[in-house]
Amino acid sequence: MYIQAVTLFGEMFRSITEHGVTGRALQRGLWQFDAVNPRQFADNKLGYIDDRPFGGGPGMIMMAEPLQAAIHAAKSQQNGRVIYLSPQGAPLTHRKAAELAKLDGLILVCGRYEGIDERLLTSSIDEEISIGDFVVSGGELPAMMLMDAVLRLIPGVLGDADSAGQDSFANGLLDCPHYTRPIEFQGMAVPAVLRSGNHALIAEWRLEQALRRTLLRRPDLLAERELTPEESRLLRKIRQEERD
Ligand SMILES: CC(C)(C)c1cccc(C(=O)NCC2(NC(=O)c3cccc4nocc34)CCCCC2)c1
Repeated sequence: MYIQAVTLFGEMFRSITEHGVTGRALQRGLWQFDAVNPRQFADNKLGYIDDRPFGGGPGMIMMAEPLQAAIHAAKSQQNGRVIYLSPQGAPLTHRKAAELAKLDGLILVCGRYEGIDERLLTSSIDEEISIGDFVVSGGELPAMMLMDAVLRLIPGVLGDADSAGQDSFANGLLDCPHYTRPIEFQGMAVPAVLRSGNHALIAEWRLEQALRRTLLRRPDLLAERELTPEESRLLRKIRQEERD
C-alpha cells in the first residue's frame, strides 16, 4: 500500500515509519510512505498557505489552492483515495479500517490552524474520517492512528508472532485481563486457571472475562455483535451473576 500524507509536518510521521511493527513493515516493502508539504505549492514567494477567515473570527484557515496543488501532486503518483482527517468525519471503526486496508493507496490530508477552506472538501476530498470526539491541534496524529489501524490489517505486516490474530478487537470484544511473571505481585496472585495448563478452560475463562468487561464497560459493542452459542451461554451466566 502506498500512503501519502499532505501535511505541514512530515517529520511527525517518523514515529510510525521508523518504529515498531509499522516501521519494520515499511523496511520490508509491505508499504510505502511520502509526505507532501502544501508549502512547496504556495504560489506566492513567501509560501503562504494560510490566511484570515472571511467573516472574521480567531485564527487562520488553510487556503484551498496550495492544498489542492499538493493533492494533485500526490494523485500524480497514485490513484489513492483522498481522506481528510476531520472532526466532522465519520467515526473510524475496525470495519472502516478493514475496508481501507484493501485499497492500493491512501492520500491523507491533515488540517492545521482552524481548518481548511470548505471548497477543498467539495473539489478534492473523497471522504472525511474522525478518530474521536476531542480537540486536537492537527490532523497528523489522527492520520497516524488511521495508518496504524489500517496497516496492521495488511497481510504480512504482523508476523504470526504478533498478537494481531488474537487482537481483542478483532473479535469485537474488549480484551481479557493479561498476566505475566512474577506469579505474586504486591500480594496479588495470577488467577489459578491461567497456570492450570488446561487450554480449553483457559480459553473459556478468557472469553468469559472479555464478555463480562464488554458488558460492563462497553455494552454498545455487544449490541452490534453476533454472539456464538458459547458466548450467549456465558453472557447469560454473567448476567445472572451480576443480578445476584
Ligand atoms: C467536537 C470536537 C470533535 C471536539 C471538535 C469540534 C470542532 C473542532 C475540533 C478540533 O479538534 N479542531 C481542530 C482540528 N481537529 C482535527 O483535525 C480532529 C479533531 C478530532 C478528531 C479528528 N480526527 O481526525 C481529525 C480530527 C485540527 C486543526 C485543524 C482543524 C481540525 C473538535
